[in-house]
Amino acid sequence: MSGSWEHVDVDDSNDMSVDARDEIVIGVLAIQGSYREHEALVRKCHPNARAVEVRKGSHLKNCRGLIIPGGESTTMANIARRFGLFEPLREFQASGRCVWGTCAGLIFLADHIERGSKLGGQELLGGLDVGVNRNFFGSQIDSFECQIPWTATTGTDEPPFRAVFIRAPAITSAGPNVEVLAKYKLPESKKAKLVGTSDEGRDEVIVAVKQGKLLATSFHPEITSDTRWHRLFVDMCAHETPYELPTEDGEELVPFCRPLDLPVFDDSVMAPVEKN
Ligand SMILES: NC(=O)CC[C@H](N)C(=O)O
Repeated sequence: MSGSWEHVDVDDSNDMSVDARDEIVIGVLAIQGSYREHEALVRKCHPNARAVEVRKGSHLKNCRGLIIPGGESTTMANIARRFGLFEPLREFQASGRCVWGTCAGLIFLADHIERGSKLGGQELLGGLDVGVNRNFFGSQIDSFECQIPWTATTGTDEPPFRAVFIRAPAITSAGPNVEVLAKYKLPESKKAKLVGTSDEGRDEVIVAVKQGKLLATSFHPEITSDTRWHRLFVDMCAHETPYELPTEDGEELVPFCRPLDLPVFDDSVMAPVEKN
């Protein structure tokens, strides 16, 4: 491992200064995976943004948007089923709130898995008109990072962003209403591995998309110090009105979450591995 740490400093003195009406409450599905890192970045990316951890349907109550983190999509689906979360998550999505899936979260949001689905299938939230290849980039040891041009928003010359791929999926097909925000050009070594598969001949894959209120990325912006993806999502959510659960389940519960000020790498996460 190499790289330097950048500590995310949080100034507690103005914790109460944001009027509750101006708060942009972002739920982070907190049952598995890198949810704490997302919480820290939500807090860092926008002065009015606050993250709450979502483990029950009632925790969605005042959220304007929801982040589904990276982790392991079948595990996440199993826990979500046991916690009775699928129905409230579907209601949340159907209410027109914004949802962002990163990595396993992207798989969870996809309408179908084209390759790599768990034997017997795995439950998906769906909604995003894409097909994904679940472990397109290989296993854990094939994880890597690279620079990708920033095209998600237009404007002045934006620097590229650092994309960290950890046992990552790729989007291998996308419907007509899906806006492609980032693509990854495949190196020759990867193209060679695709020979004989249905992906043979591919030069690139899609790694970030937007479809209406849905955002999805194959990589992990939450472990970098670049807040642009979080800012993009919070800006999407800012225009939404707070969500109210359609039925009252007796709980007045929006958990206060004090996100850990996690250190994030500001440079290179992984040194190039010397292969013999
Ligand atoms: N970093 C990740 O979220 C990996 C996702 C993993 N490929 C899965 O199927 O769940």
